[in-house]
Amino acid sequence: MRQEVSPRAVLAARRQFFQQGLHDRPLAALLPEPILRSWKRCAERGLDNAALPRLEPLTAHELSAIAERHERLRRLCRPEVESLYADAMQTGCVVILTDAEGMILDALGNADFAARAAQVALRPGVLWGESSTGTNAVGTALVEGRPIAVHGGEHYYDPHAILSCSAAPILDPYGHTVGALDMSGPAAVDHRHALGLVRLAVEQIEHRFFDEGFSDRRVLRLQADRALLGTSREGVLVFEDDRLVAANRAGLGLVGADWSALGARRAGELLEQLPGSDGDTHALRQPGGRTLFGRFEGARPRPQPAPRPRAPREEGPLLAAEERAALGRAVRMVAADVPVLIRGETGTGKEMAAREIHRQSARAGGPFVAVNCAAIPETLIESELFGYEDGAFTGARRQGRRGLLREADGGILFLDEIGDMPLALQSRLLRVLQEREVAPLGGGRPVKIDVALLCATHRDLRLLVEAGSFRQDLYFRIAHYTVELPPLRRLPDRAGIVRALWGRLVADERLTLSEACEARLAAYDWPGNFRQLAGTLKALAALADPFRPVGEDMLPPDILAAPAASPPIGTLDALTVEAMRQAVEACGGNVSQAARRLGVNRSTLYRRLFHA
Ligand SMILES: Nc1ncnc2c1ncn2[C@@H]1O[C@H](COP(=O)(O)OP(=O)(O)OP(=O)(O)O)[C@@H](O)[C@H]1O
Repeated sequence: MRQEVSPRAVLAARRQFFQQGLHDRPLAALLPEPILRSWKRCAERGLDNAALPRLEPLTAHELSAIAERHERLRRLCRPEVESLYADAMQTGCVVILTDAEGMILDALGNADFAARAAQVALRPGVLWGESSTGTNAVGTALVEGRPIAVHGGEHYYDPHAILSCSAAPILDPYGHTVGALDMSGPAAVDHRHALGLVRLAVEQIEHRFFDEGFSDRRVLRLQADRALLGTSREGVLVFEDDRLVAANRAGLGLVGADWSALGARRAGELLEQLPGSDGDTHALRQPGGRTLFGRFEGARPRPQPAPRPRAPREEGPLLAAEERAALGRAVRMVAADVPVLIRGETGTGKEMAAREIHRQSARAGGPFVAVNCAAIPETLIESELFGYEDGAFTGARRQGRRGLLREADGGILFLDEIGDMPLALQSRLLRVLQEREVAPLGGGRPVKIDVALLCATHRDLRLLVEAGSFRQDLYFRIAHYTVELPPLRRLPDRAGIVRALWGRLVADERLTLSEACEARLAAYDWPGNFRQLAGTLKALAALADPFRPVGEDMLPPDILAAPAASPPIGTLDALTVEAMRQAVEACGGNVSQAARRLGVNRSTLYRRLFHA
């Protein structure tokens, strides 16, 4: 809840901050924390609150180029912008949609106020980022990464004191900020509800992001209140290969996670109980006796190919020559009935490599059964693997279960995260490997099986053996031949990998990466390896526009923060655009200054940057 601040307190705060240069303690009592933080940032940038903010509105042509570039965002936000517009007409406000930099794309609302707002340049084509326009709801919400209201004199620049604004950043399903929604009105009028309305609208917009582009993944809809399931208040979690790859804030909140869980956490780690795949709503018991309601939207067939699909996509992992040779040897091991261990950090493609070995082996016609030993609760893993007889234990299905070991008969059993297998089960597995037969729980007759074993781990099994948590005899049994998958950061030709993966993941060949962006991606050290790279490329593709290569500005901050590689040797044209970008960055976003430094005129700079 925002602390209520009287105009008198704000005036006192302004006097202390701007006239007496007091930037700290006494002010905290007069102003909300985020406003004070923002004032300090602006003062540090050398913005002069008493001057007029420096404005560089876009020309009509530049504006239409940038609006076109954000066509998808504008389309997705349209229903909310229109419904807020109805409200704004009555309350004397305007509704504003900006891009992630704070550039106003649309401003709709009450004509009287719109005319006054235009006097302080609250109109399309003007940048309301905090670094150029001082403390304001749009710019400060984008910097702080959360909804914020800025009333009257809380604005940094004196002329903006006529405004009262409420804004919230819009995040896409990958946690990237793609824009901001704002409602602004005259400071003299009480707009207490505006922030709530904006917040709600952004929730609806962010929920709509899941309507497109996820049909080939498992989408879980969740709510603590069953009646809210199916509404924009529901949480959404998207899984690919059982791993969380996209979400909305409500979904992350319900499972106590944050954006860092994307690409890192599995369904079983986030929820104690998961709904079945029948599409029905299930009550899910969670730790502490809490109940959530959830349903899986089953994976639907892939949508129709994009307008101009590329040539048929390659299957299987992208591999350096050394790993390709190692996989070839692994195929021979499988033929000779020797188990293979695949080692590598998370996301290096261990499961993909296992599937490739299966595809190349003589067992390709048989099943490939993957079991993640870390994801199945310890109490279930035994029955999952070995199966059980009719009525073997309370709650068992009446007709018993064959178990995954028998399901893999004639093919390959892939035990992922084998280092997480409980000790007692390691002994049973060892017996199966020695005797080549499996006895279901409940004392059934042992059944002969013909299964080739592939195991994978990100751990050092020898250390686990030393620590006593992994059986030495099992280790020797499964680790005769080990394939080491190196982390992405150690692979040669990372730019080539980035390009190849983009080519595979992005069907629409009009979408391309700029050379500078590609170089940044190649220079980053990718702690989540291929999985993280693939996730980032998909996110970039979702934000990309046809005919304009994806620029560095669209990269997530952690990638931008990493030291860049030596500049790519590219075409003269690409280098020119890159130099322009760097100049604008060096001038703190001031395009005129950058243009002067480069010796070109401002409109050239805009044209080249927006059409690059
Ligand atoms: N060599 C590769 N070439 C292309 N894509 C890859 C490659 N390796 C992994 N990927 C991509 O990364 C994702 C994760 O791969 P995979 O599940 O095989 O990794 P993993 O090492 O088994 O991960 P974990 O240790 O977390 O289980 C895959 O869905 C695939 O999109």
